[in-house]
Amino acid sequence: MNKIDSTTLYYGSLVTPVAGSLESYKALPKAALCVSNDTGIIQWIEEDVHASGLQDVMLKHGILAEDASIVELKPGEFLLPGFIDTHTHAPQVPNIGSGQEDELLNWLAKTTFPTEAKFADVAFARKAYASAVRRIIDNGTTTCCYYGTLHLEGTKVLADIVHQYGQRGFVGKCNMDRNSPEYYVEPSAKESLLRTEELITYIRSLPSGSHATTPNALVQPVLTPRFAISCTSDLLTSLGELAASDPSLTIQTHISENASEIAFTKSLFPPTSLPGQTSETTYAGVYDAFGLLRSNTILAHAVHLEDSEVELIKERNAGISHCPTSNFNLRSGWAKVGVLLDKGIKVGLGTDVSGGFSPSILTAVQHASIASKVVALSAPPSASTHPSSQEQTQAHTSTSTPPFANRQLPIATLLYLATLGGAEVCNLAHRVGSLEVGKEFDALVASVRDDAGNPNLWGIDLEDNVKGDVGREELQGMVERFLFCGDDRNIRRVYVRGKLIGGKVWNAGGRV
Ligand SMILES: Nc1nc2[nH]cnc2c(=O)[nH]1
Ligand SMILES: [Zn+2]
Repeated sequence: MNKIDSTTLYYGSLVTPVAGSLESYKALPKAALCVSNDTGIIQWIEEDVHASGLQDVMLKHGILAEDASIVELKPGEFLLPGFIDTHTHAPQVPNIGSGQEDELLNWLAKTTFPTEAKFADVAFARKAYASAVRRIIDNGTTTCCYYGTLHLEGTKVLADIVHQYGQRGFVGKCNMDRNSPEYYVEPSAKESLLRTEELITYIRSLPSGSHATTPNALVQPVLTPRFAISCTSDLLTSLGELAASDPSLTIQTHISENASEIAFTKSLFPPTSLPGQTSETTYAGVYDAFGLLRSNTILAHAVHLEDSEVELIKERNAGISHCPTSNFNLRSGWAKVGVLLDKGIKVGLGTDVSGGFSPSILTAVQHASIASKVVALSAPPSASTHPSSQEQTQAHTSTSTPPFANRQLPIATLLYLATLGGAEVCNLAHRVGSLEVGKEFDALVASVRDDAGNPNLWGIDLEDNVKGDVGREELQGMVERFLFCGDDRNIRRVYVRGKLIGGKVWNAGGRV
């Protein structure tokens, strides 16, 4: 009989956020984690396993050595959940690093729209998307929320590539029927809707892949009204009707990114123009009036939210994609992530390429830390005079957790935002976002060493602690250096649902 490995066993250091705990994460220097090759689901995890006891642990779980492949992590390597990018624009990858002097609306007109228009050419789209998605995967992103362009065929190609490469993701075609250049605008709300419906049908008919026992599709469609400015009321009305007819359909859009954008939005949608709206318009109120603000809506930016919008977003249980690289780069401002977390609003990270100049969630982590330090530095001397902070203090009196408003984000919170927080925003936290029994194995093997095994992170190269066995604190030290100084050179393996789909090892044909 042919030998069929039914499980893969990973043995080494493991770090993972834990649901409900933003202040600490699990760091296990000697863990064994078992994944079913059939389903890609984590079967069991054992802590404190010494190499000499590995066989016994396997036997305890009824696994014979000959039925399992064993991936033993090397010194300096550790497992962590895959990164979740809750907001990026695949057709803007060719623009990374250009148009860096403009604010949002000028940057869209001068830099973004001309490039996106090129995706009318399907051959160009195929080439650009193949390179973009490969790069995003190799940076450790296992789930990605993609904006395509307004083109149906080009966006189908994007979905094909994400599907073919085995990444988990949401793919949407931009809806934009006004306030866009004549060379890059949809002819009518009706056309925009028809193309959107066609894309949804197309993505839902992509084959579900080799995991017949885990049939939920890795690639899903997402409704993508670009932002309120680019959509007529007719278009938002029909998108809202489509969303109402399909509660499972995820929605993504931009909100409250830039001061001029907000003013323009309010001028386009006076209260009298909004169904059921009597009070003064807010940006979130516009989406809500059209039925586009709900528990599977992903709102990118949320830099300048009014208090009433924060309440509305919480009420609707929509999620926020925090995109700090883009927010600094386009001079938009900085989101008050701590206030959102204190409210219990779902928050993840987004690269927002090419408003953001990096496709790596690690860069977003670094800038999320800096954004929170800017918030802390600009907080009033007595944070308790800040109304939302006062509220938060009350909200937190029942636990020992201090409020996040006005304080810099801890390392554990940054790791959370990059992984489990993103999964919550995408409503995927029951499947991915942390390394837990019963979840699908979307994971990375990160390393503080290069291909030749030499330490390659600042500081680590001077230390002597990544030779072999590491303790919990050393592991946490490696994680912090990785989050702040790491990049794609430190991403060895990228797994989605148990399958190796990228990273240094994958690119070397599994040989390194
Ligand atoms: N950052 C960003 N904001 C937007 N608002 C509308 N379109 C865009 C875009 O492409 N990038
Ligand atoms: Zn964006």
